[in-house]
Amino acid sequence: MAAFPFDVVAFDLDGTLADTAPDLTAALNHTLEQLGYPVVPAGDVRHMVGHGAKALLRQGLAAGGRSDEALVERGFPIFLDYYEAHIADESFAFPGCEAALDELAARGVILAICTNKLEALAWRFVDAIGWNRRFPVIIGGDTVGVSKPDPAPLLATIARAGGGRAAFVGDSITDTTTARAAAIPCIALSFGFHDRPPAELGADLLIDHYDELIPALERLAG
Ligand SMILES: O=C(O)COP(=O)(O)O
Ligand SMILES: [Mg+2]
Repeated sequence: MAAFPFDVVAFDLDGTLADTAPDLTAALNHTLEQLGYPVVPAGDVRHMVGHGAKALLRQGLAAGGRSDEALVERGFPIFLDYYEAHIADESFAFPGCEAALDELAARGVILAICTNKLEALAWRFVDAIGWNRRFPVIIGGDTVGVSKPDPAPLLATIARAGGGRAAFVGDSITDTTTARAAAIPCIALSFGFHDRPPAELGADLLIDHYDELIPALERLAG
């Protein structure tokens, strides 16, 4: 088989590798209930993910008409405790994702994760979903001191994965902005968590299913 055109493929986590909205929604709503504020429908939470847990909490409170940083600080440990204990109760890999990861690994590609989740939570997630052998490198929102859309976490992910030719796969404007700033080619998924129409994400290519990932990477390199 011909050598694959990328040495490293880095992935965003929430809304890209897995649909984590059910467990994020449960953790957010548990926190809002504990604080005495209205819960948020799961469909709304999908558009709030991608900027880290505090941003999710901030948006969850804002949906109920509150914007108060002291409440975010009070809610943060409640959210983390609950989420850590229920991190993959209902989350699931997007259809075709594991087969695409298997194929990339079989073709010698190093797989890595660059997420705005706290790094420890990202490791816990991959462990809980049975992926700890798939990803030798995970960079979280707290790993390098700045989070996406700063290019530094993505560049660090690629460097720790051994460098070489790299591509990034993500679902949000945060991811496409990060990739552009890092000058790394980027594929976006039309089925992830978005706060705008996928065609407006500005990715180099947009795919509708994981079956399209490997041909898209080949095209991107072409
Ligand atoms: O918002 C988060 O906690 C992380 O989201 P991401 O994996 O899409 O970067
Ligand atoms: Mg995402």
